[in-house]
Amino acid sequence: MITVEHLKKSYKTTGTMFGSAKQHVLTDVSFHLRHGECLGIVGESGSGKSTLSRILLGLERYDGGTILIDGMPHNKWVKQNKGKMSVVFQDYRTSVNPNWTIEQIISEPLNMLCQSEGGRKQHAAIIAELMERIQLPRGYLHKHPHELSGGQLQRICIARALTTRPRYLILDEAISSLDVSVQSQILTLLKELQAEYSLTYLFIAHDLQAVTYLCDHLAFLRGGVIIEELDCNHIHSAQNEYVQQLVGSVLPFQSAFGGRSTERELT
Ligand SMILES: Nc1ncnc2c1ncn2[C@@H]1O[C@H](COP(=O)(O)OP(=O)(O)OP(=O)(O)O)[C@@H](O)[C@H]1O
Repeated sequence: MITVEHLKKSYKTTGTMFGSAKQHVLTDVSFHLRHGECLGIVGESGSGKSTLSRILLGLERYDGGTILIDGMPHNKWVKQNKGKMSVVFQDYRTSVNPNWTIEQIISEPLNMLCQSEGGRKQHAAIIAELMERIQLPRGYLHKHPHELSGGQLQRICIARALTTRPRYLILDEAISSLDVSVQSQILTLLKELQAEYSLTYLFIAHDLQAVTYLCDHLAFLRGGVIIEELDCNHIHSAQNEYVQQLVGSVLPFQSAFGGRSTERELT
């Protein structure tokens, strides 16, 4: 379980004639993510979603508040649980080394954790299993990223994130750069993988329709705070005006992903 309470994060902005100023990106962010659930963090561009994911991954410091993971202080958990929290980014092309083979790309997190001869044999078995799971032929391991479509490469990034058997997977706009039909396939895959590997997801996105398909709960981030949390089965019960507008903008459409349809929500 991840518990975030009163999280604060600001960045120094470039100096002005009166000295440097601070941009307060996260001013008071609190939420819980229970084991096996999927929490969607929804917010407009620049609201601090990626900042939040970098903080959780231990890539960025925070200024105040507390984060507990499985009851342990965040920094201690990160140090003691290498590979147990993974991330899939939006930019699948830039998040892989274009000169590496798919095999090198996918095995990178495992090689960082273990380089022994016995370990390498285990790595090969894990990679073979994951290639099967993401439905790409093993022959693809010898290809390079430019030989794969966007959807295929994002599948590789998902498999790479799962090689270390994480407990938590952060999906940072992970489907946003894909065509809608490919988004749908990846969402279905993510749903299957979540059940199969008992994963807990934090799904960061601005697309409410995709979020409601995958998530159990939603947290809306705006102005540095979580302005509302909702159960995905009851998104039309939103109280906040901004959230009501967002929800209203997707209500007239049938879900593009065949998931929770807005029709069902209204009946
Ligand atoms: N390393 C940094 N140094 C200074 N400012 C930063 C840094 N990282 C992010 N910011 C600023 O913090 C704000 C939030 O950025 P962040 O990338 O977290 O937003 P986001 O909600 O993920 O946006 P998007 O949906 O467009 O990716 C932005 O104004 C950004 O310019």
